[in-house]
Amino acid sequence: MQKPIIVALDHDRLDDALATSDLIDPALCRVKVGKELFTSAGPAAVNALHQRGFDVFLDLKFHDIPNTVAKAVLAAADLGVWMVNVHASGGEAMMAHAASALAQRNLPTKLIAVTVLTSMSESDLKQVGVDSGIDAQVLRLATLAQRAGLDGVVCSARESAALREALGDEFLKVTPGIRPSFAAVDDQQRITTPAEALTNGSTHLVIGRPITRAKTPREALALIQREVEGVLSTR
Ligand SMILES: O=c1ccn([C@@H]2O[C@H](COP(=O)(O)O)[C@@H](O)[C@H]2O)c(=O)[nH]1
Repeated sequence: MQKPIIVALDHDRLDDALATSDLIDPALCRVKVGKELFTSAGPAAVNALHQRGFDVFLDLKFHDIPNTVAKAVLAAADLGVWMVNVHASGGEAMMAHAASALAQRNLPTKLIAVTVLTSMSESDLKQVGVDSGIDAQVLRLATLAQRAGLDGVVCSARESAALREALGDEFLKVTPGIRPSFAAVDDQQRITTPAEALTNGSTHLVIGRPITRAKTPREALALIQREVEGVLSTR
């Protein structure tokens, strides 16, 4: 597996995002542009990161009717992004429509679906009417996403082993909620360390504040890379 680390460039100014990106080697890591940066800087953020040689995960978590989501996914793919996502709770028809829109135009952009946000606990999920528990809900939504023809899901690394068992190694498990031992938990609920995530079968680790809010982001990234390489070298 190559380049499992995706650095979340969660900044509201393009200058700050590019300053963080200057600490990252595009040969070793990918980057994520989310709602904060895309709302403030738009496609210019994606273009600037492409010019610097990065694969970009555009994390806008589309959730709407099938036609609207498919068109938004196509617009993202036309920006040349490596990966884009939707919310699996939008349903199988919505996900399948988006996947087939990409396939019809032979676009290489990977399409994945968010299962249950890593900031949610069992009781948060109950509050929104899901009583089956996180593990069952993640598996249910990931199974739907695979049936709809998506490349993988966003889940917490606590669920990666069960998804690997049920849906295979090739189905992507893109996992935020990664907290190295030196980092604060913040608003995340279902966390693991980078090493635990890889051991559980995560294919990609999304990491933001442990790097962007670190006193020395370069050192934080280097520590994470060392931890990741420690696991990968045993494979
Ligand atoms: O379930 C999800 C889906 C997306 N995210 C995004 O990942 C990063 C995590 O950032 P940290 O600073 O490392 O917590 C952030 O951009 C979220 O929007 C997620 O955390 N959980």
